[in-house]
Amino acid sequence: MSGTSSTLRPPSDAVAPVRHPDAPAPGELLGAHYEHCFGCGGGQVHGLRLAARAGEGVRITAEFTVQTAHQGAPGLAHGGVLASALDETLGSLNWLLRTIAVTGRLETDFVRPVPVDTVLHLEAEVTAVAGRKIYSTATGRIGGPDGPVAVRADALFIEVKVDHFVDNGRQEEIQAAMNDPDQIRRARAFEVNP
Ligand SMILES: CCCCCCCCCCCCCCCC(=O)SCCNC(=O)CCNC(=O)[C@H](O)C(C)(C)COP(=O)(O)OP(=O)(O)OC[C@H]1O[C@@H](n2cnc3c(N)ncnc32)[C@H](O)[C@@H]1OP(=O)(O)O
Repeated sequence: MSGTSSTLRPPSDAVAPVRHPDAPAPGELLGAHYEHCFGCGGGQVHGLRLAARAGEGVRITAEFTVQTAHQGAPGLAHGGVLASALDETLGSLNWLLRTIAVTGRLETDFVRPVPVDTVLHLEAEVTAVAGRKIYSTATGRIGGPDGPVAVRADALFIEVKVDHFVDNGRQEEIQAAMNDPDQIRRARAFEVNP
């Protein structure tokens, strides 16, 4: 059984998403948005190290290889880890809109078990935007980019300002991020460039 709750259905005044003119070109790897991000950063030993690539329009593809540290049942990926991979892929879409946004709601269907060492082939797209609300959907396939669907998700991301992180994050990490000129320049550029 699967389905999407009414809160993830775009309202009648929603519009089609518009790829930002400065979005990375189709085929370009996005790189990590934060070195210590569990989803995409290289600084987390047991992180997902998910690699996302810009697609056409407001679409993204990504790959994540399930490691031993990601098990729930013996030899199988933990569902929460798979949800994280979907969340990270969906979050990467906001790069194409040049919008800073956080997950408000994530609804996940687990369709097939995903063994350790499996490469999960993810694809995601933004389906609609309504004010600060960004609606998106993702699938994860196994056995190849055209293989059977193992997981899928629908999500609602909410646009935020950089202050969301500054005001709420632990001071130690916020200070380190603020001291990284690249990090802060990139984040602020998203705010001033419509
Ligand atoms: C120096 C630092 C550099 C930083 C560099 C940045 C790096 C860029 C990092 C990105 C990182 C991504 C990583 C992967 C994605 C994550 O995992 S993000 C982490 C997980 N998510 C969170 O922690 C978010 C926690 N939640 C919140 O902070 C707040 O609830 C939110 C989401 C900001 C919304 O609060 P708010 O701004 O007060 O907005 P609010 O008025 O409540 O809601 C706005 C609208 O959204 C709707 N809405 C809000 N929540 C929901 C919900 N759960 N369900 C349905 N509708 C909702 C409301 O109904 C409202 O709708 P309208 O009335 O406008 O129609």
